[in-house]
Amino acid sequence: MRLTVTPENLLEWIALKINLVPLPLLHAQIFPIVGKAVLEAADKGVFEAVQRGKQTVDEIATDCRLHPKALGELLGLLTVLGYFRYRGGRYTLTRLSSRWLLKNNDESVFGMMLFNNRVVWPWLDQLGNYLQTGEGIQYHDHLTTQQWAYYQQAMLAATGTEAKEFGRKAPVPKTATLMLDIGGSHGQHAVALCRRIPDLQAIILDLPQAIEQAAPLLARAGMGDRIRHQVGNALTDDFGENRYDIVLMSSLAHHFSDEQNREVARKVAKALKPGGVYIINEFIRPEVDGESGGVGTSLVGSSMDLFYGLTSTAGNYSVREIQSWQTAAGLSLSKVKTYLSIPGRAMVVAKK
Ligand SMILES: C[S@@+](CC[C@H](N)C(=O)[O-])C[C@H]1O[C@@H](n2cnc3c(N)ncnc32)[C@H](O)[C@@H]1O
Repeated sequence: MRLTVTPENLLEWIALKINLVPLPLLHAQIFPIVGKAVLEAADKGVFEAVQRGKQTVDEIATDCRLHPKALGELLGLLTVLGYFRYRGGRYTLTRLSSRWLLKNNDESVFGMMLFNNRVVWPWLDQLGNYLQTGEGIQYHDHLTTQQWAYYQQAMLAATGTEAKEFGRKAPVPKTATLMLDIGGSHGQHAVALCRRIPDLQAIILDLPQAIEQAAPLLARAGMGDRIRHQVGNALTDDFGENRYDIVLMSSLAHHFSDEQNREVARKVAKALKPGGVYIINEFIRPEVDGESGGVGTSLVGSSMDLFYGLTSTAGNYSVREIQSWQTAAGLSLSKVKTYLSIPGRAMVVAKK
């Protein structure tokens, strides 16, 4: 998937075609304000206010305690972006905003908006330093308790759509009884599989600060003791021997170096039962030669690569790199399953 510039008339089409439009201004001047506008609108409760029936600029401004002129500018931009419909001085939500940005919708990414606005945005200032030093932020070492809460809520929000597709598509043994989810946080991938496989139970391994915040999020799924958290560290813990039918590591490989991922794969191979599967669920970095293992040379994969580099020093990996950890651990390669709802992301599966 790519972001493209769509001309609105023939003259604009020609101007774009002959490279008359300074596109870098679009990327560097327009995109940042677009991103920040969406984040602030969610954070300031603008979408919720409109849903509660506040529809004029003045009503919304009073409800959200914002300046009417500034809010008018924000609403103007968000209307162009398709988040609001404007008619007769009144704003209403569109399908886009009501599905994805209201706090209490199943699939809402609202939690991600708060984390990105309150925690991640200031990190972007450090990109220049990262480019010079190659040293990422390593945020897991520095988050405050409040930031851990935003982080875990964001991970839950980011998984709303993915977990459903994961639950349907993950190629796992039908008779599986025990799953380990490494860095599993809110546990929604395990919840989806447990709903599909009646005898499956799951252990969600994560850092203590994460579990403190994620435990109430998992509890909401009502899975009782079929899914339980276990405090641990994937880099230092042993996962045992011949225990699990399924081991999942979702969105954690990008925080680890190649060497660390090899070591995790080795421990996972030991911990799997024969016939068990190891699923590495990740944004995929397209290879420089364009080879992407069928996942597509996505804007998402390459921008997340830079983002994870900045935030964790490591970054995304290609399908080929991920599979090399699995084969080096003695596992045999199985499927690469992509997502319809999340471009640039895949489950890279290997079997014992
Ligand atoms: C980006 S989140 C992904 C959460 C979830 N697996 C998902 O796909 O939505 C990474 C998770 O890994 C956890 N984590 C980071 N380092 C870890 C480590 N060394 N051992 C275990 N968990 C770790 C974090 O606390 C966080 O919950």
